[in-house]
Order: sequence, then C-alpha cells, then structure tokens
Amino acid sequence: MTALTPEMAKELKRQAAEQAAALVEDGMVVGLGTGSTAAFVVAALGRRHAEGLRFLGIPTSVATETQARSLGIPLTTFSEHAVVDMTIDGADEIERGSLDLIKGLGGALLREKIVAAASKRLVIVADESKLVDHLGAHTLLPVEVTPFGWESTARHLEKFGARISPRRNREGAFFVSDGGNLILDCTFPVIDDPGKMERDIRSVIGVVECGLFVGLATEAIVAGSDGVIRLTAV
Ligand SMILES: O=C[C@H](O)[C@H](O)[C@H](O)COP(=O)(O)O
Repeated sequence: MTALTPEMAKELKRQAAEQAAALVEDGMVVGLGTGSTAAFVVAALGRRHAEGLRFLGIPTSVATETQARSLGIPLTTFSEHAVVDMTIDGADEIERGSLDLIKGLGGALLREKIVAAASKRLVIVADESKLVDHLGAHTLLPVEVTPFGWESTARHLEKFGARISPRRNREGAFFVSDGGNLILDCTFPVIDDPGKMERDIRSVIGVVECGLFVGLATEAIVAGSDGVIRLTAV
C-alpha cells in the first residue's frame, strides 16, 4: 500500500461513502455515523433524499445531526424506532477478517456504539489506510469516562498496561463529548484479545464506554488505489 496524501485519502473516503450510501433503500431507518468519511455518506444521502429516496436518519453526534438537518434529511429517535435497519459509519482501525474496530478519535464513540448496537447492519466506510492485521497497530484507544474521579479511573486503567493521556481541545482545555464526558486516549502495548480488553475496560468504575467495537460491524466498504472492495465479517 502506498502512503496516501490527504487529497488521495479524501477521494478514497468519498468513493467508499458513495457506494455505502447506494445501499440505503426506501423506508429504512439509517444510523448516520460521525467523522470525515461518514460526512461524505451524509452528503450522498442528502442528495438521494433530494432525489426522492424516503428514509429516516438517526445521527450519532451533534455534528452529524447539524449536517443532516442542513441537508433536509428527516431524523428520528429511539423513542419512535427500536431497530435501525442499517448504520453507515467510519472507523479509525478495521481488523481484517473479524472487522472488529477501533473508533472514537472524533470523540463520538458512545452514541456511535449505542446506534451500532441497535442496528441490523453496521457498514463501515474507510480508505485502505484503516485496514490492519491487529487492532492497536497505528492508533490509540479512546475510552470515555465520567468527569468526576477521572484521575482514579485512569489509575485503574493503567493497571491493564495502558499509557493514558486525557484528550484536550485546541485551547488546551479537556475535550468534552456530546454526552458531557471526558475521553482518555489509551495506548496499550498490544491488543491481542479485543473482546477481553473491551470487557476489562468496561469493568472499571467510571468508564462509560470504550472505542473497541467487537462483533458489531457486519461489512466494510474500503477504497484503495486498486479500487473499492467490500468485506464481510468472518
Ligand atoms: O468519533 C469518531 C468516529 O469514531 C469516527 O467515525 C472515526 O474517528 C473515523 O473518522 P474519520 O472518518 O474522520 O477518519
């Protein structure tokens, strides 16, 4: 795989997003992901809505809700729909084969995971730089925690071998998620069993959710220099 320039990566994200948006059918409830790749999906769905496709969106962040509303996409909530037919979202890492994921570099992991867990299909869109043999190869693992006692929560997470850095915004203040929580960016020496690590992290009091998405993605649409491939979880 050749190194992607930002322009190439953007074009590949757009290509993957267009293919995923084409999967949406009349009458569906669609989870709308968050991030730069998912934003291309929402843009494509806005276009399809304008052309007459009828569907309802459930956004996974305030940013996505704002984008969807600006495009006239009708939205719904879990009080009206218990099941999401299909969610289309990006990822920070996608493990080949299992399609287990790391998500949350954009800070939206909690709402993304709630929507993913309620979805019949979770379609991940990405450029090829996101595909890895083992999770944790290139990226840290975001963990969302309550602001109260976060230092204590961080010390407990360190017992699992993590190096921890509370996420900050450009001004240097703590980054605050849409849910009003903090994000601890955790670097683990190795993630050899994502399911066990997810359970371990979630067992710590003060942890709200972590960015490991295990067994949730059903398929991935990945664009690379040789074209767009569609992967199914095995
Ligand atoms: O919190 C953010 C989300 O998990 C994003 O879907 C993820 O970070 C990928 O974002 P992007 O498509 O911008 O690389």
